Amino acid sequence: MHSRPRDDDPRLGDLSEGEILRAILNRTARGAHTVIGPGDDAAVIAAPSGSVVATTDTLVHGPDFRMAWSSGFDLGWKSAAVNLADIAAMGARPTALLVALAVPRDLRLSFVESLADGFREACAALAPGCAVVGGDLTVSDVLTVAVTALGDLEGRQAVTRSGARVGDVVAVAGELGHAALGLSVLFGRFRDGDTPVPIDRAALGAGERAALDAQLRPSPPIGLGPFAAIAGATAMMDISDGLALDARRLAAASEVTIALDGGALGENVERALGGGEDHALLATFPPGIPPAGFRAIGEVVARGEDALLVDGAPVEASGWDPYRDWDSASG
Ligand SMILES: Nc1ncnc2c1ncn2[C@@H]1O[C@H](COP(=O)(O)OP(=O)(O)O)[C@@H](O)[C@H]1O
Ligand SMILES: Cc1ncc(C[n+]2csc(CCOP(=O)(O)OP(=O)(O)O)c2C)c(N)n1
Ligand SMILES: [Mg+2]
Repeated sequence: MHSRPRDDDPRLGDLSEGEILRAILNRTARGAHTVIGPGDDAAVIAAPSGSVVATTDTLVHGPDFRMAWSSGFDLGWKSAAVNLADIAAMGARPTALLVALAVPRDLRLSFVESLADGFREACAALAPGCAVVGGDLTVSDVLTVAVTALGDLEGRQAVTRSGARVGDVVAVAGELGHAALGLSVLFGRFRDGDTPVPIDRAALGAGERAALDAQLRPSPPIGLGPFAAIAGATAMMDISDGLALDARRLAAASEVTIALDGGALGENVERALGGGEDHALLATFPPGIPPAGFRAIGEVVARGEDALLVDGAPVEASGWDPYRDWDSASG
């Protein structure tokens, strides 16, 4: 995002906690729902509708991102986006983020500053009014960003995973498989042996660059979460681990089968089904044309032997499982 001479960019180990915190807070905007922001023992957030939607997601160096591939800004943006998506998926409007950082002492201050910029800009772009209201700072050899997001239902009922009814239309808002394509570009093109190396964007085509952006700096359709709730969504979730896996979770929670139309899943059906991290919104609506921003991809049918069908046939439960899929030896 911004650069300055290395001498003027101290490592965190050369600074005090107070100095690092000041640098972060200088770059943090005040949210529309913030009653008391950072600086005291805890923040106070307005909860106009009397209940608070709360979620947390952690990004760990290794299984979730690599320093060679993600700038501080990217990491801040993505950490915000994946949490905002979980709030949106309940039909709520994000109001506040709490950010716990465990950072190595040799990290540059500019990285943490860019991280704070990424959080601020992701909130401004994806969830206006939402802001970082507090957090924590500690030292660790493994860079870790643990985020808690809060949201407001604005007087509505939450849209859960369990409300899909037989006959509902299954719809999606946002991308399917782009972030996974980006990840395959990273692992396929930007490693030296097993070691991640910096990205050379000039070596990529426009499609690959867009896929990289989808992976490193995703823009889930946060505003469409509350919009879907208003439009009568019966069930909703964000797709973090791949459509096949997450649609199965929604089907199981609703005790139905989801029957997808392969022709509605784009050119690469396998990637659309297996690719995680786009944080598209998967929702069901009463029969008819889904609301603006959503496209129909299937139908809810009575619970059968398989929770998920694509063109009438069962499919492999592809998708991301960190315990199964992360190999610490492969970058
Ligand atoms: N360590 C934990 N303690 C309590 N609940 C957890 C824990 N980890 C996950 N959960 C809950 O399990 C559910 C599924 O988690 P997760 O797969 O992380 O959700 P998502 O994919 O939407 O981020 C969520 O409701 C989450 O709050
Ligand atoms: C360096 C790196 N390796 C692997 C991945 C792949 N990856 C990490 S998290 C994830 C999916 C979602 O992660 P999870 O922790 O299950 O999030 P949640 O479902 O809780 O939202 C994927 C596909 C990645 N993004 N970056
Ligand atoms: Mg989710």
